[in-house]
Amino acid sequence: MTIILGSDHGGYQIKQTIIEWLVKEQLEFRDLGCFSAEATDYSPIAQQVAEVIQHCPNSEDMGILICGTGIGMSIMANKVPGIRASVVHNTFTAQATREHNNSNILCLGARVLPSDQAALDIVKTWLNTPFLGGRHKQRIDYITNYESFKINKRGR
Ligand SMILES: O=C(CO)[C@H](O)[C@H](O)[C@H](O)COP(=O)(O)O
Repeated sequence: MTIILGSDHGGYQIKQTIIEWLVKEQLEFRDLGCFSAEATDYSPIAQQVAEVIQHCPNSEDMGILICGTGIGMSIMANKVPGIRASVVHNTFTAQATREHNNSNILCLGARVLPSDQAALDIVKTWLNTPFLGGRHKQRIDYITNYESFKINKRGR
């Protein structure tokens, strides 16, 4: 598994903290920017990270996107078919979105989280929680079928 990272200026500092932790843990990652705290748009960065996750072999890579709220990043990333990007503010929702939604991109809000440590706790929980499958799979399959036009707008 490779962790694909992206942020805008609002999330730059937390991205650097996450990178320091990934290096310490010897986890494989790619940083797609931004590369300074200078103002930059979140949308192309979210698109690039989401497209890498979309095309990764065996769907095994995971993305982490950080902006001021996590919301802009998630809106863009979720436009890319196959992406289930989740804005997460605590470890409970980090665990739930892996177990229930098989989330493949974690979106964090640097202006929402109380500390860098809170962000790290969320990242660790999210990376270490497996998808439960079962009843949750049929719900995700519905979304995947919608994306690929296998069902119409009324879900038939
Ligand atoms: O997209 C966002 C909100 O949904 C992010 O929080 C951005 O980081 C934010 O909009 C950037 O705002 P700024 O005033 O340009 O720093």
